[in-house]
This record gives sequence, structure tokens and C-alpha cells, in this order.
Amino acid sequence: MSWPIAFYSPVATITKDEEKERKAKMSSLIQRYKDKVSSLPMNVDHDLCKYMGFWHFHGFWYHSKADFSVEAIMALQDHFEAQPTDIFLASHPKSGTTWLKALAFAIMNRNKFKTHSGSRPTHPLLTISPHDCVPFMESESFLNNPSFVNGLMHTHIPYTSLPKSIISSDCRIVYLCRNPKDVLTSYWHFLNKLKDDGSTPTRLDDAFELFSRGMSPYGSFWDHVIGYYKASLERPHKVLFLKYEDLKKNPEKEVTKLAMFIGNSFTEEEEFDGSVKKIIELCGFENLSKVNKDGKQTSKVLSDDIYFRKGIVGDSVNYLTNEMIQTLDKITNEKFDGLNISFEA
Ligand SMILES: Nc1ncnc2c1ncn2[C@@H]1O[C@H](COP(=O)(O)OS(=O)(=O)O)[C@@H](OP(=O)(O)O)[C@H]1O
Repeated sequence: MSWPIAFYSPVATITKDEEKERKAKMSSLIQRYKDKVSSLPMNVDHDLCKYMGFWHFHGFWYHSKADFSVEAIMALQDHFEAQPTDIFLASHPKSGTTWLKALAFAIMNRNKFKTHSGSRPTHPLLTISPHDCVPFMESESFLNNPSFVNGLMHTHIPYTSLPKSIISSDCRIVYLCRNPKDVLTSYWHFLNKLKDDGSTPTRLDDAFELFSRGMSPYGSFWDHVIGYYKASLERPHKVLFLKYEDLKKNPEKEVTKLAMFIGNSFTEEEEFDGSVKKIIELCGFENLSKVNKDGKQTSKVLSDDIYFRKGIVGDSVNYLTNEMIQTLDKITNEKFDGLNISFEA
């Protein structure tokens, strides 16, 4: 079966009729995958699945309430054709995706848009969300209209479940990893922000129990990290492994590394004239959270401000109990045993 439309179409310009036709074909294709998804195993063995159900697919868990993603992954696996020049940003949810999107977009488009000048600044990151600058592959809007600039896309798909062409085309992948305790803390806050309809908030100990059993969207968190980490050792020129904590601690070094890896190294002049610092500032939590603070847009599923909370390292100590911290540290030590992955916080 071939994809009903040309799937790879950078910044496609299509007519309204073509768009309508594309959507109709896409929803019938997705419907076929929905039938497959309904036969996947779920975490029904657990009390919490009443309000936090997860499908199990190719060794990872996917939130059943956001069930579109599993169909989308199946569709992408069967039909997505990556190009060798594409750049894929990858992360487990709540690991700093928004930040990575902003940085990669700003680096790749630094000669195109103005951040500061006497005239009106034109940089998209001064007015719109990083999520609108870099599309999320397994989303409905991307599948319906796969347009993007510079071949830059983001995915949460685990390495072993990526569409095969992403590996075989030899394109580059940047993975951002974060301390699991902060990932859980961020995810739990996010879950409850989603419930601004007054429904019962998710309790932290419930979120903790599921997370530590590997049940987070695209989890287990640890297996997600291990997949990309090992790939970065096997294919260092094609897979770059970054850490949120390193970006916080030494942003210039990490941003320079990122720019070099994606083929947009800073020139000596740029390093000298403060260009790296300007990008870091533009993509910093302070600036982006300000730009995206009035995020309630009716046309969007999620508001822009939902991706910004504190943006710091180690906030988990303010929420997790000592017992939770010890359990997560133990899992992390066991899972990452023999791997050079560690976190300060
Ligand atoms: N620019 C910048 N710098 C540093 N940190 C940032 C930035 N933007 C977002 N954040 C923080 O990242 C957390 C959200 O994670 P993600 O962006 O991965 O979320 S998502 O997966 O796209 O839904 C979430 O972390 P917590 O504050 O710990 O909840 C955000 O605040």
C-alpha cells in the first residue's frame, strides 16, 4: 500500500480542495490503523488504568487517551520516507523538547530572521511557539499536511520504533535526555494542567507508580533513553546525545556542539560577535515563556503556555518523597549500569 499523498513535501502549497481530499484519505488510512490499535495489549492489570490507560506497542507504552499517536506511528512506520538531509529531534516527553526545538530552529535559520535590530524584529520565536516552528511528526496536523522547513522535525518515537527510512537514509538525529525525577515531576504537573476542566487531579504517587513501572507516554523512560544512547555510540556521526542538565550548565558549549552536528557550525566571527549568546538568550526559558504566556488559542489542542513551568534542574526535590527519589535512583542505576549516563541532580 502506498501513502495516499506525497508524504514528503517541504512547505507544501496545496489548494483547499487538495487539502480536503488529503484529509479524507488520511482519515481513512488512520481508521485502518485504529482497528489494529484496538487489539493491542493494555495495562488493565492495574487499578490506575481506569483513568490512565496505556497501550503496549513494540515494547513501549502509549497513552490511550491520546490514542492518535499509536496509529500515527504505525502509519509512519509503513509509509514515511526520510531524506538524507532531514534532521530529527527526538526526546521522551518532558525532557526539554520545546527548548531543543527552539535551539535547532534558531541555529538553522539564524541568517534568515532578525532577533534584534533597529527595525522590527522578525524572528518567529519572538511571536510563536517553538512547537509551531518545528512540527511533531506523529501528530494529526503533520500527517494531514506534512509541511516543514529545512527538513527539521521532532518525534517522541523510541529509537527502535522509528520508521526504517530514518535509519537507512542516514539522516541526523539529535536526542535530548533529562533526569527522570524532573521528567516525572514535569509530566505530573503537565497532566494536571491538562485537567483545567475541574476533573479530579492525578495524584503524584499514582503518576510515580506508573512512571516507575515504565508506564509513561512513550515509556519506559529508561528504555527510551537507552535506545538513543546506544545508537549514539554505534553511529556517533548520525546520532547526537545531549542532556538537559548539560545545556543548563554550559549552554555555549552544548549549543556549539549542536550547531556543528546539524551542519550549521558557528563561524569564528559569530563566536566572537556574540551570535551564540543571542541564540541562547532567544531560546532561553525567560524569553520563550514570556512570548508564549498568553497561549490560550482556540484553534489549538493545547495552549502555548502549557510547555513552560519552571525550566530548572532538580525541582523534583520539592515534590517527590525521599522514598520516591530512592526508588527512581535505584531504577536509574540498575537500568543505566555500565552506560555512561549520569545526572547530578
Ligand atoms: N527554553 C527552555 N529552557 C529550559 N527549560 C524549558 C524551556 N522551555 C520549556 N522548558 C521546560 O521543559 C519542560 C517541558 O518539557 P518538553 O518541552 O519536553 O514538553 S513536551 O514533551 O514537548 O510536552 C518543562 O519543565 P518543568 O518546568 O520542569 O516542568 C518546561 O518548563
